[in-house]
Amino acid sequence: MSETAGVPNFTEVLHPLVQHKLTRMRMKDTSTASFRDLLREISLLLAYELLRDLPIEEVEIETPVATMMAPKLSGKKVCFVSILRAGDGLLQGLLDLVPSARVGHIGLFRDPVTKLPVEYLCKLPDDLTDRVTVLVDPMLATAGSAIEAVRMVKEAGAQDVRFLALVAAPEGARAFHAAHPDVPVFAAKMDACLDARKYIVPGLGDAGDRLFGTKDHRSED
Ligand SMILES: O=P(O)(O)OC[C@H]1O[C@H](OP(=O)(O)OP(=O)(O)O)[C@H](O)[C@@H]1O
Ligand SMILES: O=c1cc[nH]c(=O)[nH]1
Ligand SMILES: [Mg+2]
Repeated sequence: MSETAGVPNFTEVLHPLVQHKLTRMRMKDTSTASFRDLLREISLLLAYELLRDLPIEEVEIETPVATMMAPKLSGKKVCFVSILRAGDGLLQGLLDLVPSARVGHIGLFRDPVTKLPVEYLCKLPDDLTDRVTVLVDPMLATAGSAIEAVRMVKEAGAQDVRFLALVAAPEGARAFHAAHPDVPVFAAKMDACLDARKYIVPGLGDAGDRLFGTKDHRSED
């Protein structure tokens, strides 16, 4: 089992391309369009690591030259579950990698005062039991949203659950592991801490607002 900053089952994907793209996303002058493009690009690289252990089987194929036994993905199907809104920034890249995947959506927002997740949508495929279920949300801050989303997919029958994030806070990563020790987390970076508003430091601000351009973070103090 991997471990980062003392948190078991947490993997940082330290590839230079991932770290370079994350640095560009953190910069406050990065435009909404670039932020969106970078998140999509990074999702491919993170998912490549997260899905490294997908089972394969050998099948007989014919190339123009010879017959051979060649590897292909075996029966285990994948479901991506986006935690709205910001999870949608990771979703399209993942579907480019695994076009046959099913897709679920969980709508959660953090109450601005309590910082607790508030549910407004849950639409999941019927048959999660035999699927690899990958929850996606760029930000794991207090992990309240992630913990609740995993609870919801487990309640719907998911057994092989994984979590894909971009940036995590150590406080949130520890809380997540305490709640769901069986669920591996892959992220580009474990950051330093949370601030008084429960934002990740140094982080990148509010991922949903930056992805969709709903608030001009450059004017925030
Ligand atoms: O770990 P937590 O403390 O729960 O915080 C992380 C959550 O906050 C953000 O969503 P937000 O509530 O801003 O919703 P949005 O994606 O619609 O902007 C983020 O995308 C996570 O879902
Ligand atoms: O740093 C944070 C914390 C919660 N949600 C975000 O989008 N960013
Ligand atoms: Mg937000």
